[in-house]
Parts: sequence; structure tokens; C-alpha cells
Amino acid sequence: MVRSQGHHPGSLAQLRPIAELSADRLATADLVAASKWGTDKPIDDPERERIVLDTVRKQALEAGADPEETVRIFRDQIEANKLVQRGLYRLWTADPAKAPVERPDLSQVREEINRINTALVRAIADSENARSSAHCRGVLAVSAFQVRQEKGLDRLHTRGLLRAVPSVCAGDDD
Ligand SMILES: C=C(O[C@@H]1C=C(C(=O)O)C=C[C@H]1O)C(=O)O
Repeated sequence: MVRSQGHHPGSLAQLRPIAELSADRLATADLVAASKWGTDKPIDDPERERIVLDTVRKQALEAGADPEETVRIFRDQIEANKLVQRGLYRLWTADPAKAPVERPDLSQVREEINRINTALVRAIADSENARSSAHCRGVLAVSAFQVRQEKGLDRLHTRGLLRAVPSVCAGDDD
């Protein structure tokens, strides 16, 4: 698809909230993993994933974002979350002293994830120009780097952040 390369000056700043919210969403993976660790709840929960994707599809329609693009972005967000959970499980298995001693309530953590999801759908809706710009990938990479620095992300969460955002730039696989 041919998209306009023109964008309002400053519109590329619209990508920054997406990088920030992606990092916030990934921070919840630590709590989710801690809530599942030592229980029979698997990291992968396809039923919950369906609920997340159905909800953001509806929210995208309401917010004026493309529902399929939004779902594509959230599929990556979910994979990134599981990547971090699996990384933590590996760490805790190798070094049980690092395993969590408290078990957060998963339903409360999911409420926090729901709030971040809603904000992220809004940020997707508000970034149509930036996401279809030829500069999207470069600016998004810079935003992710800044967010990593500001939030002091470790290697695992940095890997997660990179896994969370590849579908953000709308023109990429047209
Ligand atoms: C975060 C969770 O773990 C996984 C990741 C999900 C997500 O990122 O929304 C949803 C379901 C699980 O496959 C969870 O179970 O809530």
C-alpha cells in the first residue's frame, strides 16, 4: 500500500507513549510470573489472550484506530510479556534464591494490565500519522532506547521491549 510520507511536524513524538506503555506493560510480566510460579497456572493462557485481543479490537473501533493493526500490535505485546515471564522462570529455576517469596493476585495484576491496554489503544489511535511515516522505525528505536535508559531496563526487559514493538510501524509489511 502506498501511504503518504507527509506528517505534521512533531507527530513522531506520538511514538514515545507507545514505547513507554510497552515498557509499563512488560513490567507487569514480573508480577504475572510471580503469581503463577509454583502453581499449576501455565505462562500461556490462550483464553485470557482471546479476551485481551477481543477487548482491544472493540476499544480500537471506539477510539478510531484500525482494529486489525491494533490486534497485530497486541499479539506482539503478549509474546513479549511471555518472553519476559519465561526468562524469569529460567532465572528462578537456575537460582531459586531469586524466586519470588510472595504471590501477587493474578486478577489484580490483570486489572493493571487492562488499564495499560486501554491507554495503549489510545496511544495507537493517536499515532496514525507517526506509525505510517517512513521515519517510524528509526524514531521508535530511539524512543525504545530512551525508555530503556530512563527506566533502567535490564537485558531481559530490553529484549522484551524490542519484541513488543515490531508491528507498531504500520507501513512495515505492506
Ligand atoms: C500476562 C499473562 O500471561 C500471558 C500473557 C498475556 C498478555 O500479555 O496479556 C495474556 C495471557 C498469557 O498468555 C496473563 O496470564 O495474564
